[in-house]
Amino acid sequence: MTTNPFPVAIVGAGPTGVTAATLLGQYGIECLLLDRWTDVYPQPRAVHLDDEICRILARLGVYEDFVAISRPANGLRLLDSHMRLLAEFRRDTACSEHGYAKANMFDQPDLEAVLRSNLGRYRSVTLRGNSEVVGMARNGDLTTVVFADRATGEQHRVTARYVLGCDGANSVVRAAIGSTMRDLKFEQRWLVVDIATVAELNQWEGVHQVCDPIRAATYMRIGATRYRWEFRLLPHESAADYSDIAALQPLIAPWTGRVLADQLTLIRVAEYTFRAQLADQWRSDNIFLLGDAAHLTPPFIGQGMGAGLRDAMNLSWKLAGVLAGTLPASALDTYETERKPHARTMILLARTIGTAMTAGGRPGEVLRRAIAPRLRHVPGLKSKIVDGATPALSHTDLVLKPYLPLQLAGTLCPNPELDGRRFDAVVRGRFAVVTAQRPSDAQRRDLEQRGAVVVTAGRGSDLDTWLQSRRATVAIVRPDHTVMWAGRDLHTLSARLPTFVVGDHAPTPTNAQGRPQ
Ligand SMILES: O=C(O)CCc1cccc(O)c1
Repeated sequence: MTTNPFPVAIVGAGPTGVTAATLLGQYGIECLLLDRWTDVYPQPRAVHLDDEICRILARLGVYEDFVAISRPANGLRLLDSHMRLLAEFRRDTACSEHGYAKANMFDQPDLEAVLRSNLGRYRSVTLRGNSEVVGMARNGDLTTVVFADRATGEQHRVTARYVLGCDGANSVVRAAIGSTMRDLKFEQRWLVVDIATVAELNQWEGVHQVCDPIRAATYMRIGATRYRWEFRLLPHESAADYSDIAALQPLIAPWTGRVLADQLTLIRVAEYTFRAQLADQWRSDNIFLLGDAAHLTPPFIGQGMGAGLRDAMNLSWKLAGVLAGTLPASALDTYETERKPHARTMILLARTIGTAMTAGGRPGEVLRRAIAPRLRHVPGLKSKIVDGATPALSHTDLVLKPYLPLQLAGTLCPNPELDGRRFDAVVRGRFAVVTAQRPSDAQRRDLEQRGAVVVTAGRGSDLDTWLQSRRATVAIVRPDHTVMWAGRDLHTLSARLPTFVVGDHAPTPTNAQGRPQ
């Protein structure tokens, strides 16, 4: 290791840490990524990412690889204990306003392998496996990170200006900054089962949630020959009771039907305690928490891994801008203010679905039958469950919301095709000025000198329709695709646009799909 101090040290090379490292690498920021294992963690875990997260994968340059290992899904069905349909929430499997299928199923180790292999393209990122962080100390503006080489036992020290704790639910970084997890009051023991088979199960191709106060269950196809089930465990049960296909047969039979047991291969069976938790503090000085270190969600809406990638996307451009001296240090204050309420909303939504699936005993069944078909009219559930969209970010210095209802600031800009390339591939990690007004040459020059890409929203185009939907004609879109401000004139826009020029290190050019060329 030659660089000391590193601008950024990242603890944990799971999906969140690798995403942060890749995004920083695209801006040419040097970072050290430490992980306690040498390879990707082989156990299957997350299985779902939405279309908003596909935009992040495209930005990383791995979307085509993701397509090869994933499978679009039709959405979410709620079933009763007799497998009768209570409610169905369909997802667009072709192309949403973000440019991708709305629900995508996959096996986490496959995705992590893709992310790791892509990371090798960024020379400013050093990945050091077998390195377990054992301590951290503040040292003026720097942080000293102490880690042990797990092969030799030898201890090493590195210093870094910023440290990102992406080290999961049992985060050492979280403990080091004195942050604690706040319980959002959901805890259930579930059995998680992964099975491979070449036999066709002929089920609806989406997520099946069985609402049953005794034996709630989830089923989904996650690959050509891979299936995931989750079953709530009874108080006296453990994973040891379900260690082979024969023992699992009574649970999986509603989906496997006539498929013979010897056609099913058990990949793993494990017990998980599903929890809802949020760290009380996501930052201390120049140390930040991301991913499961900052939040834990029950999996009922498939938003666990995506939350970590959203954290990485939110923080990395701000960090790159501050390190390059083009953004004020206060930009970093917006990370927790923006991400924490968003993460909380998604966790509470997952908790609501989990509770709806399991609560109320047998009388609850009657209630569910009455309520489920009307769920789409419950305001809190509408966005993610019905429309498949996530909430707007809160007001900060980088999300400027006037006191008006229905506004674009804080929401994601759509990602339409512009002359054969997607919006994100044109903008490539910079600020965008989306305008239905024609800027003068001098205005355009000024905006571009400040690092922005000017995108014209031609009359009747997707971007024009989007602006008009909130009575706007111009918008500032941040490098993480979030609208910073939207309004009606370019002069006001210009006064609000931050200068964002990160060295010569603009993200790698990408093709139409957002893949680096
Ligand atoms: O909202 C959707 O379309 C899928 C939600 C989902 C994904 C993965 C697991 C799960 O329990 C729900």
